[in-house]
Amino acid sequence: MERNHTKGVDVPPQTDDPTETDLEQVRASIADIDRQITELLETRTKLAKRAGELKLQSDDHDFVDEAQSDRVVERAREYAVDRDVDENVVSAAFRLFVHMGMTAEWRDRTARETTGDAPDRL
Ligand SMILES: C=C(O[C@@H]1C=C(C(=O)O)C=C[C@H]1O)C(=O)O
Repeated sequence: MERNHTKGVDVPPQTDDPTETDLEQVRASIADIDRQITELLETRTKLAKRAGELKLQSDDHDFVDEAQSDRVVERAREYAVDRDVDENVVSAAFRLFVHMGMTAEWRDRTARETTGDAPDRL
């Protein structure tokens, strides 16, 4: 399979007449990308929890930072503008990712307040 050096992933060769095998190959590549995205989201979630912990230590007790949330979404939109992907879809997805980060921070904090346990570290 051809290596796409720009994105660091295997991209199956394009064909005008895809056979079932080609389709399975393409779907396997999509599945691999989906797994990688999920793993990155796991790492992102751990970092959001860590950010929540650091904000608490610095006496910023609000786990929601609207200005930072907006910066993250706008930054993602700019990444998308430079790539062959729909910037509106990317920014909508990042709104969800930021929401996931805030929810993780909130859950982590609530769990700590309830049990007194230290949160998971990255
Ligand atoms: C992670 C943070 O906390 C929240 C989650 C964010 C995110 O997941 O990117 C961004 C801003 C905050 O609402 C942060 O303040 O950096």
